[in-house]
Amino acid sequence: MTRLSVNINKIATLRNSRGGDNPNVVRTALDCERFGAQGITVHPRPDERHIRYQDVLELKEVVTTEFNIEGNPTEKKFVELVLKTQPAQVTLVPDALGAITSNAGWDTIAHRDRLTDLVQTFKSAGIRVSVFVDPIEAMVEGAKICGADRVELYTEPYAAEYFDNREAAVASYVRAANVAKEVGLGLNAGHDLSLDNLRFLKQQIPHLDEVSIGHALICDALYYGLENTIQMYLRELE
Ligand SMILES: CC(=O)[C@@H](O)[C@H](O)COP(=O)(O)O
Ligand SMILES: NCC(=O)COP(=O)(O)O
Repeated sequence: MTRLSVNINKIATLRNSRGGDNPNVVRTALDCERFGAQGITVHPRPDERHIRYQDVLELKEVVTTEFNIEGNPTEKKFVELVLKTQPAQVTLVPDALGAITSNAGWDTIAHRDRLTDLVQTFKSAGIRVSVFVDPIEAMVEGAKICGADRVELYTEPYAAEYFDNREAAVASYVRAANVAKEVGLGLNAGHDLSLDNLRFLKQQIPHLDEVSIGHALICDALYYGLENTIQMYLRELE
């Protein structure tokens, strides 16, 4: 079974655009769960341009499905937030300051010592650790050496190439996913997944544990409504 975790960053972006509390991120998270989402993902960034650190603490009080916090662990504030919140899963992402969104996975070989320390810090607090990587076999193996429980494959390049040649687009992901399975890592995927490209990814990598989807899903909800949209994404994962 592949779980759908809805990333609600974009709900916070909309809320922040007017400075009030509409839409309310806690209510949206609860609605996503009610409509069938099996997890809630947030990705707080140091500038708090969408999800705020306070949102994360409030969400933890109410989310009953898997709570996944993504972010850059080189920020001390992020590490403190995750340890305080105690989510089911933390996903370590090497976000560059000033980037519009995440744009690369970790070099798990070059950053082995730092990642090993961080993984240990979170795991000893009982938090599952996933490491965001590009679909490169050595990076998956490197995540295993760092002690990670899972990897999350960065799917933006897959999504970008999907319409030109979906077989070529998915090939490196299938190889990386097979390595994850061989070395005993759980497998997540995310970034720019959509109703267009999700089913094919799932068909090619049936042992995917989880996908986290935000941008496209929230855009689709404008047209189809949140409840319908979540059902549509769940059907792609059957
Ligand atoms: C790690 C990842 O791919 C997502 O968390 C994505 O970066 C969403 O973050 P933004 O909503 O800030 O674009
Ligand atoms: N980890 C990926 C994620 O949470 C959502 O990414 P996107 O669907 O907003 O591109």
